[in-house]
Amino acid sequence: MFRGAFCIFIIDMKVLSAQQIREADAYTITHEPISSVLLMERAAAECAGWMVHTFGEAPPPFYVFCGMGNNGGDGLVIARLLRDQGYNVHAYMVHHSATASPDNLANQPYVQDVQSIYSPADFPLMEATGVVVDAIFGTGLSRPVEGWVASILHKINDGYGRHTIVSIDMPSGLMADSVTGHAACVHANYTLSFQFYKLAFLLPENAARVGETVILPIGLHPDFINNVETKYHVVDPRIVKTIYQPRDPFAHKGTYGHALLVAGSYGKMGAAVLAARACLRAGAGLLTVHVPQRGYEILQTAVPEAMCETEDQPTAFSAHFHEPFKHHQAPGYATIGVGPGLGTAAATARALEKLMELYHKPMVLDADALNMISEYPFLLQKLPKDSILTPHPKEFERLFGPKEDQFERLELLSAKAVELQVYILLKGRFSAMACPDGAVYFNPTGNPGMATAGSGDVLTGILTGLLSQGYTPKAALLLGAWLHGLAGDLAADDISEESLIAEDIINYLGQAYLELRK
Ligand SMILES: NC(=O)C1=CN([C@@H]2O[C@H](COP(=O)(O)OP(=O)(O)OC[C@H]3O[C@@H](n4cnc5c(N)ncnc54)[C@H](OP(=O)(O)O)[C@@H]3O)[C@@H](O)[C@H]2O)[C@@H](O)CC1
Ligand SMILES: [K+]
Repeated sequence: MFRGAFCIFIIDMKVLSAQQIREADAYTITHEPISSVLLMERAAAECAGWMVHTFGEAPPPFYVFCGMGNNGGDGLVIARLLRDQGYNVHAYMVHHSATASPDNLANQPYVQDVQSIYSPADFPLMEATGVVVDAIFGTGLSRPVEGWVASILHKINDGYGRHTIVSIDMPSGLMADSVTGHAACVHANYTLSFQFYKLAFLLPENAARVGETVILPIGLHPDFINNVETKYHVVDPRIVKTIYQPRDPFAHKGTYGHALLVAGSYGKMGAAVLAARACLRAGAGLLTVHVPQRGYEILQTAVPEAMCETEDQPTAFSAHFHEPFKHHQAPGYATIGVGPGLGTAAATARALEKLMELYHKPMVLDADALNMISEYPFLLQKLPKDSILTPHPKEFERLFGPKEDQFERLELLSAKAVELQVYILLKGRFSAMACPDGAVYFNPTGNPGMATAGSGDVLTGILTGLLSQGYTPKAALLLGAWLHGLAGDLAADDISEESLIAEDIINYLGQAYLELRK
């Protein structure tokens, strides 16, 4: 079902730091109890099993590069397990440090013919069809990799495209919780990571290093996992299935709210149409769309299910408050989505200000609504509590200022959600959704085909439709982002990422809902 970077067997929603993962490791060893060397055996067996499952039919030669810590220990056990099953395995020890960890040492006697690497000259020739297993560094990486060891990582990368590169737990060289920058780092095709996502995997700058991530369960102790506190989470199918509320058999259209969308301007009516269709497909009971007069026929023809209000202006919304949009009626709507294709005229910004003064329930603000707020920052203080803002990275930067580094940007995202008491969805491959309590959730669904015009308008429509039905803002946000990505994944499965257009996301929304019932 999942496409792109994430293949999920079982996951824990929490994203832990390298330090917390070490604590989980130690807690499990003490409380299961299990010896650390057996925990390593369990982790390596999961990796070896995945490799047999993935490559077993036409067995390639495996080239296993081990470091001297426990990541290297995993590599030694993987080499032994694959050999035991009859595979052609070449094992190497990269001597980056003077001493090996105890569990690494404990495994060395059980793997014969390990070739030592002390310099780039020792790097082996490898068959093009080979699988390179990168077990040099994991969560114990404490500083950028430099010198001849960096050259080894570069040499592994030189084979990218010829070999399949599988990194164990982390691509070697990647820092789990801080900036890797331009330091040497393996670029993996697959990263087999233990039990938890690492924050670094979820940042766009690391996508090419991490490749496709496979989270393997290794039985870390559930008590630790349940009690450990973390700010970062990844949304998973269990949580969205809990949020999803099947329809009441006695429902009528009033049960699911009357939403208002304020969208569209001359030349941008498509944004209004997409948002409106998505809002209805997401399940809003009734929808009114406020558009400019010249967009009336377009909207009524393209979305006959919606009611339409018009404004005698080139933008949907102006400070002239032309009939029939009556600001004083705004509070009657279950929710309001503002922004797609709206334009940023000063009169429109004044109308937005007035709307925010009159409307106190959570709204959805996207695109030009956010651009107007960036232009008139005092509007930030007028946001109704618990509203949802959905900026892409450029809009985020215009709203809250630039940040060089993605970790700092995440911190800023969380801090702004707390300060303004709103939800902020920062769009990306793994959209990051910050809540008013500071927690940040990453959405794993979606694919590169969704980087297409109108995709954001569809998201605005979905979120407005879910709020309209009575989902809480947090529920609407997590469920909406999931459904949006999943609909895109289902569409791409049928028609390819390249051909996917925003309309397709709407058309597959129904199938995405059906997936939640499975
Ligand atoms: N969590 C779990 O539940 C489980 C975890 N497991 C596995 O343990 C892994 C973590 O193991 P780990 O702590 O031994 O660290 P690891 O990544 O092998 O690196 C440490 C070595 O690297 C060295 N070193 C560091 N930076 C360096 C640099 N820049 N350049 C050069 N050297 C550098 C450092 O030596 P130093 O020179 O700093 O003294 C040390 O020798 C984890 O990723 C997972 O694979 C599983 O086995 C079982 C369950
Ligand atoms: K590794």
